[in-house]
Amino acid sequence: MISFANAKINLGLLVTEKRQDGYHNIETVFYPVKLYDVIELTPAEKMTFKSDGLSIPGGGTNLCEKAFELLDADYGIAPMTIHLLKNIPIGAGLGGGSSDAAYVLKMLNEANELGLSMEQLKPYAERLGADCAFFLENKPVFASGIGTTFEDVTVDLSPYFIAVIKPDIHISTVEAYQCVMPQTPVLDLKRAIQLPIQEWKYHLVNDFEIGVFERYPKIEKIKHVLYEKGALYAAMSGSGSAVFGIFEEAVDLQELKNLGTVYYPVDL
Ligand SMILES: C[C@](O)(CO)[C@H](O)COP(=O)(O)OP(=O)(O)OC[C@H]1O[C@@H](n2ccc(N)nc2=O)[C@H](O)[C@@H]1O
Ligand SMILES: Nc1ncnc2c1ncn2[C@@H]1O[C@H](COP(=O)(O)OP(=O)(O)OP(=O)(O)O)[C@@H](O)[C@H]1O
Repeated sequence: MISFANAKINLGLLVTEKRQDGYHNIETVFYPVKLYDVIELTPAEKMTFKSDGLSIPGGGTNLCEKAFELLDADYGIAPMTIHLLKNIPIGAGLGGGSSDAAYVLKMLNEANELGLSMEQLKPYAERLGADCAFFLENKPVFASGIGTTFEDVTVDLSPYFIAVIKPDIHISTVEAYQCVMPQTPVLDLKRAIQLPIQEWKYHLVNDFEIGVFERYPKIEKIKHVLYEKGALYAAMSGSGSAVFGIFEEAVDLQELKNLGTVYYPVDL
């Protein structure tokens, strides 16, 4: 069984409060983008994990394995080889690891005919990471709480062209949250997202940008260059370091490759 686990971008991101449990309450709009990892599951004698493509720093247990272990603990599922072809850049704020984990949960649910609904899979996803639950339904949503309480939102970027630039900078989510200053929102993101996209640049903010731009001016530069190239809206995704631009029409940004790897998320 093969699945394509996609990335996400955050359209606005407010860090509103530090919680007693160390996590932060946030408000954001998650939007799925067509940039993919590939995951293959094959029946095996015992659970094994292997990955190709981009190398994954950190060395700990991969989120794909953790997803298997969580379901196995409750359902005693059949062993599998999980083969990940890593393509979504890491430490980028694109949620690649969370997406992989969510897709493994969905694939194992199907392969083992567990019959679990997305609501029933959600607690497993939440244990794997705050971003993970979004990838179960994988549709644009307004998210609050630690990023796992969802409300429907109407945003459709399909008529537009999205480009993502990932500089050679790895930002750890933990560190990014340590550097952010939570603040009571001055912005009603749910309303702002309904404005015409041309107005987003005056209303949407990503609270991680201030601290990250201070530390890595190159990331701020990418945002400015995307506007110079005609983006209707450009922002850092999540805790960075990737920056996305939304354009009216297709643009060729290869001349920016000195700033980072350029991706054009598209249908496969
Ligand atoms: C920045 C975002 O990508 C925005 O979508 C997410 O909030 C990050 O979600 P994630 O990478 O799935 O995060 P997790 O793997 O759950 O948590 C990593 C670490 O980030 C911090 N963290 C994460 C989410 C959150 N709402 N508050 C936090 O303070 C915590 O220190 C946590 O230990
Ligand atoms: N399948 C996976 N893909 C990527 N990273 C993984 C995976 N499984 C475990 N990890 C660990 O997660 C770390 C990356 O997480 P981190 O939250 O910093 O970045 P990210 O991929 O940009 O995610 P996010 O968008 O949620 O911030 C890696 O360094 C690695 O140790």
